[in-house]
Amino acid sequence: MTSAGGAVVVPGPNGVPFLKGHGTENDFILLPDPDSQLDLTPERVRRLCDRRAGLGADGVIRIVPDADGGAGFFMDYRNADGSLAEMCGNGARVFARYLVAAGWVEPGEFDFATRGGLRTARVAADGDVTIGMGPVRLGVRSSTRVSGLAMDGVAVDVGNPHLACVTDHDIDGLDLTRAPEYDTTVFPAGVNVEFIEGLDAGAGRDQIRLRVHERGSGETRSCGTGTVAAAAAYLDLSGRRDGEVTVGVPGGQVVVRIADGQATLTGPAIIVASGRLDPALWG
Ligand SMILES: N[C@H](CCC[C@H](N)C(=O)O)C(=O)O
Repeated sequence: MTSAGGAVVVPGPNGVPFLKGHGTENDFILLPDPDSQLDLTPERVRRLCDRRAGLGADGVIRIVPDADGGAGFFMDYRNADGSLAEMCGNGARVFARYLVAAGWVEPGEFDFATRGGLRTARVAADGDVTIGMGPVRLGVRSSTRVSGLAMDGVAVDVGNPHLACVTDHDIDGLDLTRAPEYDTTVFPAGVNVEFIEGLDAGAGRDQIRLRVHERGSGETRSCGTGTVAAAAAYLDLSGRRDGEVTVGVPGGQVVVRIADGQATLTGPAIIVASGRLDPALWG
């Protein structure tokens, strides 16, 4: 491994520590920052998330004590393009898994802070993690265009903005290599767009599957806040606000529960590696 100057540099004991993890293959670089001293610039995020020249990820999560004291820790989430997002559901499961695995928090239920407000995590020693995702708010109807197709959807606020499109079109045939068009007056800060297919899960059970194009990251294998938005939009189509929906994503499956307009998200949280960043990558 060489740094920019060509000298052979092996990330020594001083390289910034990182972990790599994922929730249904929505993958993240975690940066533990107990002293709140890492300067996580957009350029550093882009470099870290680069799947060829960097570690590769859909986003970066800096784990830092919560300065405002509302909770023990703050989840500082960034999209792969370096932009900020208010909340990240899959990332929150991996963040919570790390806090318990590292001994920073006892297993069980605890609060944590995000840019979208306080959230809760329920983490056992192993198995799935449940995140209290807070309120889910359906908004105006809006539309998108993708692969030459116009599709209607509904704006859903999960702390971050979503356009959830339940469709009869073949979602596997959609070209999500480019961002779907959207109404910038409805979504002035950009939007995560979900394309949702209802499945026949049998009497009394709700099951959907989706593909997602994420603001700031492109198509991902999963989007936790997106599964919550999709479940809410799907329930709304049948005149319901509350329910339990199993959501299939390209990277696996999660369960969304909505009761009195508040959602929880349950799914896997896997940490796959840890190490130290080469100084040239951190720069
Ligand atoms: N992958 C994340 C969503 C990040 C949302 C981000 N792309 C945004 O700009 O809101 C999740 O699991 O919820």
